[in-house]
Amino acid sequence: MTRDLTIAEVRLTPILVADPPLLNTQGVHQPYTPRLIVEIVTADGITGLGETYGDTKYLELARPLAERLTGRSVMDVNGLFGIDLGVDESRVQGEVDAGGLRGVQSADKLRLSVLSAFEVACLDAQGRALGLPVHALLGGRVRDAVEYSAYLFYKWAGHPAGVTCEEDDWGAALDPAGVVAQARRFTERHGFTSFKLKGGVFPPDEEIAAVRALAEAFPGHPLRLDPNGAWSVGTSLKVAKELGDVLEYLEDPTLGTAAMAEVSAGTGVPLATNMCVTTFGEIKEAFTRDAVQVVLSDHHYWGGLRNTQRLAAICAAFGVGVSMHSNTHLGISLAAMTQVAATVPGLRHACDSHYPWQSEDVLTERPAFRGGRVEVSDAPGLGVELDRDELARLHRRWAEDDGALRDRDDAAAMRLAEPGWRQPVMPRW
Ligand SMILES: O=C([O-])C(=O)C[C@H](O)[C@@H](O)C(=O)[O-]
Ligand SMILES: [Mg+2]
Repeated sequence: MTRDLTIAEVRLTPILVADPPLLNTQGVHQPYTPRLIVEIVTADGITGLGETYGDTKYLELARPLAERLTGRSVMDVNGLFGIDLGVDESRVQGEVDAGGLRGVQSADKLRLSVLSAFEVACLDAQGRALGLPVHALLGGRVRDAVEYSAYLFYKWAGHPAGVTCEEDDWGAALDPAGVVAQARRFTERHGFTSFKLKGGVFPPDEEIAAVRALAEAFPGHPLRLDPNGAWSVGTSLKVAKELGDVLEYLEDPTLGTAAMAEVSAGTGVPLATNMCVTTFGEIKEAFTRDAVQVVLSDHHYWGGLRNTQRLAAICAAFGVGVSMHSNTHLGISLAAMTQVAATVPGLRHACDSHYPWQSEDVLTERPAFRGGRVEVSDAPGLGVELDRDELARLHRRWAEDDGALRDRDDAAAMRLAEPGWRQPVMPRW
């Protein structure tokens, strides 16, 4: 049967999804975080799904792009990446992503962060049309399931009093005992066996104690600590020395390739990053200086699933490990992450995913973690279906918001609890 894979319609739906009060070095998560759901509909009625950041700067680029796609083919993914979105470099000059959690902002990274959702939607549509899973379109899977790590956060029991939010049942985690209790809940609920603690929240000694407590509670399990660049080189080396016997890797202890290279030269603990290598242009210097031993890819800002494979191939050529970064995302992205991770040979570190923190989704069925793994679906496309009622409900929340939550701002969310809070000057410790 021949199919008409011409794009007939592109639907963009910005939504706000509930997020618990997770702490990081910049502040705390807002009670609701913006995401953008992309639907690409072909002439013969197939719909492909994609998901990316929903903040205004992404929406402003996604909207005109969506209008330009009608009449093109979902097969023309290379052509998609040739479209000039007209991102003005001066608009992003000197900016950092998500208040400093995902490295530098650049015009190209902004462009790729939008295109990635459209690429995923095209691949999903292709797969549905051909009756093939996305991983088959990417060359086929080399594993049946993808391992994820439990993403532990220091956390308040609830958002500040008076703030509209959804309740969560994770409780508070503000000291080593709380972190261990949270890790136990992750294993009970999802079977995770490797653990990452988001650090940079409390002075390093307190975070060292939390990782030590995890090591005692889960002897021999892979552990990671990620302060998002909050430490000086000296502090990073001190932490590496104190935790060297239990860490799988230390993630972005300090900011910038030069400082990471200095830390790397002074410790045997592998360094991972989703901050100093976030674009292809940053690879050469970091690898030449041996600044990082593991790159955490993220298909959202690296520009999709095919770019993720390219990054993995470059890392392999340089003997650098690869794994995956995550921030707040829904099941469409988890399915996309799982499909591409299934195709990457030599993936030796469990991938990050925030998904267990998300109580809401726009899918009829949530992808499940079993034994800390997500099974690789062989269903056509991404193997997920949209729940239109939920999509409409979460969009209504976005439409009714006065604008306060439409752009993620962890420092602003923190000021609701601590009015004097300012984005910390780095290094914080
Ligand atoms: O470095 C990381 O792993 C992240 O930036 C992940 C997330 O952005 C996380 O820190 C968050 O959302 O608070
Ligand atoms: Mg990180």
